[in-house]
Amino acid sequence: MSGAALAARFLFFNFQFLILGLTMLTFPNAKINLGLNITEKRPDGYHNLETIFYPIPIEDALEINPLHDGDGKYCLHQAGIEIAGEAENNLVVKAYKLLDELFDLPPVDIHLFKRIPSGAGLGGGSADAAFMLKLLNEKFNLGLSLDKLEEHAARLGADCAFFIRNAPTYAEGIGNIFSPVSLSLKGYQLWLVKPDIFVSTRDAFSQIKPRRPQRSLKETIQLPVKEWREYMMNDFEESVFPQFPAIGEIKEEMYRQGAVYASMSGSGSSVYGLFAADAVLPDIDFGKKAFSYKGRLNV
Ligand SMILES: C[C@](O)(CO)[C@H](O)COP(=O)(O)OP(=O)(O)OC[C@H]1O[C@@H](n2ccc(N)nc2=O)[C@H](O)[C@@H]1O
Ligand SMILES: Nc1ncnc2c1ncn2[C@@H]1O[C@H](COP(=O)(O)OP(=O)(O)OP(=O)(O)O)[C@@H](O)[C@H]1O
Repeated sequence: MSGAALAARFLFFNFQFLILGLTMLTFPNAKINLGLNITEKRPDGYHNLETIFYPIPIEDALEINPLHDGDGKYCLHQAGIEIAGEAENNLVVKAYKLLDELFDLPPVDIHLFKRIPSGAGLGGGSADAAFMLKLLNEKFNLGLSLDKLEEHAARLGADCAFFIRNAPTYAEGIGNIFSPVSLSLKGYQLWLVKPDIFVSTRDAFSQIKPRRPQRSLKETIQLPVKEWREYMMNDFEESVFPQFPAIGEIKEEMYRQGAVYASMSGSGSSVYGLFAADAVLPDIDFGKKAFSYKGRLNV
């Protein structure tokens, strides 16, 4: 069965339950990084950075139902893109366990349909974890505030807390200290390509020589989008592109096709281009196993 057909069946199944009020369904979305400056290495081995997280409409689907069979506390069913590893290492399960320790939650049956590619710099796992926290908070009336949810999310991954509010955000620290940014790219077309290359975030950080940019990203982001190309960098590109030239070539292709701005997202391997609302985006083959998305930004 094709991915689209599977997704349709999955969603139809859930829609029936949604109407009956028996289930809760949510759509964790990915993010891109607009600019990414790695500013210093910390004594704990992590890096301080500054970036702007921007939500994009590439989505997983995540639902929870009451679990009646067996005596476990959770059961995870997965469909769509495969994720390596055991269920207990899945971030949605980690999110459930985190709140279960605090609230002794009822057992849940979890369905996760993955569309967001992993190892892409799109924060797909972090999004699932954050949306799971929000879903459990709502379904079981836990009364957690957004600040508290962010605090819990930060324990699950560096950029997980962003997905609680899920709005354009300037992030500093290890990617966990937030301030809102006044920025809307609504109407721009987004073309995102993730080649069949897995970049380890840990390895990517280990190859970086941290430095402070001449001007803060907070200022750069206020420039017109067509000027970003000259002033806004993703520091990971300098080490990732020489190691994986195919990733850098995708960025060049985006500019050849008329992107107003193009960049790698996070530590890669996905690359996105922002295009004018009326631009015509061609079909380009980036390899059989490449993931490609074309759509419009809606925030
Ligand atoms: C690069 C970004 O995608 C930018 O959005 C994120 O900062 C990465 O966030 P993430 O994938 O959630 O990262 P984590 O899973 O928490 O960390 C993976 C590894 O990256 C390194 N790491 C991560 C974040 C950070 N600020 N400094 C680091 O040095 C650490 O070695 C860590 O063990
Ligand atoms: N629900 C989940 N979805 C995706 N990956 C998960 C999930 N739970 C655990 N993982 C693990 O997390 C790893 C990172 O996945 P993720 O989708 O967050 O990609 P990423 O591109 O590294 O994101 P980031 O932007 O945070 O760097 C995967 O290799 C996978 O083993």
